[in-house]
Amino acid sequence: MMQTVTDALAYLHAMGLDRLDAQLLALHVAGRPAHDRAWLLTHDTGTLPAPALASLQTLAQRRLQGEPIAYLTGHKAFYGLDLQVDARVLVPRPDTETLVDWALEVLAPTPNATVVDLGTGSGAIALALKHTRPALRVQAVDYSADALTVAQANAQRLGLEVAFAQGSWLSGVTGPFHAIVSNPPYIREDDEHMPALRHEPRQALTAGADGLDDIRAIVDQARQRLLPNGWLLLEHGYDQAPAVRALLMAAGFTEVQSRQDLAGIERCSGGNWA
Ligand SMILES: C[S@@+](CC[C@H](N)C(=O)[O-])C[C@H]1O[C@@H](n2cnc3c(N)ncnc32)[C@H](O)[C@@H]1O
Repeated sequence: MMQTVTDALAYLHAMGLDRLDAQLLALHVAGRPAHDRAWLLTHDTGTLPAPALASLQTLAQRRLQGEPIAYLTGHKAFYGLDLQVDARVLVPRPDTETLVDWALEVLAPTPNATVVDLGTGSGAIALALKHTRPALRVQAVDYSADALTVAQANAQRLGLEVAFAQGSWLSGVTGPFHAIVSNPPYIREDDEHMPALRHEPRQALTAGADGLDDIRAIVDQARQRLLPNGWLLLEHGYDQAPAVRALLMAAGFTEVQSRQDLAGIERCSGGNWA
């Protein structure tokens, strides 16, 4: 019978959970933040109340069935922000921080620049931009009302002013913008990784037979909404950089280039609208 924090961690490990997941779930049921792993060491002989133990068992089973840990704890750290997430939105990925870095770089010459995040999901990109550069005028669009509810709640909780709009890509906003940034759906419909992503919203993930349907739509629309010298920056799949660069060049963008993610793979491409 597990009762102490140490017992609970051993039990989760025996169930097949990896060490980090077990620690994150134990912290969650103990009401501690995810970064407070020292608490597990200093309270190793402390007992967990029966309701916490019951909830830990349920969460561990859901984790073993493949649910993202962020949906189970309700939190995901992104660009230094604690975002609340659930199954209505994609779990923000660390690789997307590369896109935020790049956007901050191109926006640096204009402190109060206007920028829009297309397909904002949890609000991750828009909120990271506003948090890092409070003078930026940040808008964010999603066509999912559910996602916008999550994003707006994150903005409110974090005290960050972002103008949210519901619509398909640029149809919901006017602009013009100094930068348009997006981490759109880009997975091929028949991609072999889709079963592993089954807990996340399908409309956040897939984009037609080659995964480029949404990127094509955004590239096409962005041309009418960028200010002279404005930037369009897009996240895409690990093997899509040449195709996305070709789309940008064919649409008339200049300075077309790609950036690598944390694993050294080209995962963002963008261009300037001269
Ligand atoms: C890959 S998720 C990215 C979420 C978030 N930006 C992030 O990086 O974690 C793509 C998002 O695009 C939204 N989306 C899909 N099609 C859209 C469309 N036509 N117009 C606006 N948003 C759309 C989805 O609802 C989803 O929230």
